[in-house]
Amino acid sequence: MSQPQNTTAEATEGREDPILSVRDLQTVFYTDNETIRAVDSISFDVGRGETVGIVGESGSGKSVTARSIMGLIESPGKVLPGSSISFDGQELTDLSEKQYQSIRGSGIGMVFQDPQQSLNPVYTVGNQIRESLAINRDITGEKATTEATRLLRAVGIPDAKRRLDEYPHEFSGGMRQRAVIAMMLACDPDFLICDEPTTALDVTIQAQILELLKELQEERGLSILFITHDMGVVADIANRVNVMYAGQIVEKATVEDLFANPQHPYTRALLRSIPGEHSRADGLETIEGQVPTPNEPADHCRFAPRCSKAFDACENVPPQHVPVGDSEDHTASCLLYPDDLSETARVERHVERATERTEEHS
Ligand SMILES: Nc1ncnc2c1ncn2[C@@H]1O[C@H](COP(=O)(O)OP(=O)(O)OP(=O)(O)O)[C@@H](O)[C@H]1O
Ligand code: NI
Repeated sequence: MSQPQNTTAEATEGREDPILSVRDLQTVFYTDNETIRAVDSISFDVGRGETVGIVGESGSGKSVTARSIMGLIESPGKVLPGSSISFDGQELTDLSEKQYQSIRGSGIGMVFQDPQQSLNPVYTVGNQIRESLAINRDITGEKATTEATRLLRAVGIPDAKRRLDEYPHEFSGGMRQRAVIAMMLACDPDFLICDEPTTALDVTIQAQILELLKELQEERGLSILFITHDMGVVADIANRVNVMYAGQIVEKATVEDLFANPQHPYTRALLRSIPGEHSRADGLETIEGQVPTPNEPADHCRFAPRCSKAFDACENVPPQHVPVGDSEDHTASCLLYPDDLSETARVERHVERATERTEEHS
């Protein structure tokens, strides 16, 4: 598949007509004493048939991003006005709950870390898949049973016909996650959001599920947004990656560029913390400190307190995405870039961009 080369890299990230386009998404939670800016003005695209990763430590806003796209943010949370989520050309942020249900039924499927969230313990796996087929694709009776068997086979569940009559608790963890994926496929979605779908599974099963997702993607032309805290997993499955920190995307790149040429100090630290052959107990280098709760406006770099490269301006200038590395699609929001400029010129560049953005939005 060849796509026309795009010159406005920032606007479309080199992908014409993306299936999902998120612009300036802001999702906040109003608690008694603070406003948590869980997702603080992020923008990214998912092209048709590609897998885009979101990676970051716990609390960085990955799941809130997924839930915002799915229309699943509930009070005290809110997707703020000015946010845009466009799916297949349709703006989702102003849909009613009823309209959203039909998108969740057939357009976008979601696979969570915990398959229990998607499976009902009191119905057999077969009945749940058949119900999904009836609701979303109007397939019933004998036909539904045949299709459900086919779907279980498609996700690699052996002895599929017999297993239709089993309950979720009779499935192992890996098989249960496969069953959830089969249930999602029953809706025949174009787009799948996977939020840490393999985190609870052991490494071998995890690899099998990733393999399955890749196969399904190829066969069905699925587009996938894949969320994980695991750099190794993202390297395995994603075409492009967005690195998230404290509600913001700090670096975006193709998977090749991100691993060969990481630029943001946070990305570099994350990559250093990938466990090697040595066990976690002796080998894992972690980043000092933890992700701060983003409860203040982003008028500074949220990573600065943990960053060995931070300088004075990092405390009072909001970093903006600027081109880094050698390829068009690679950007980072860090005052160290563009690195061919002097420190003063770099800071000025970021201040200017921040001002432009505020003006665009007022
Ligand atoms: N219902 C809620 N009420 C208040 N704060 C929330 C709520 N849901 C999420 N948050 C906050 O939003 C921020 C982002 O949370 P999120 O669950 O998106 O992180 P994550 O990147 O998915 O982390 P993990 O890897 O642990 O799943 C966190 O500070 C979290 O405490
Ligand atoms: Ni999460």
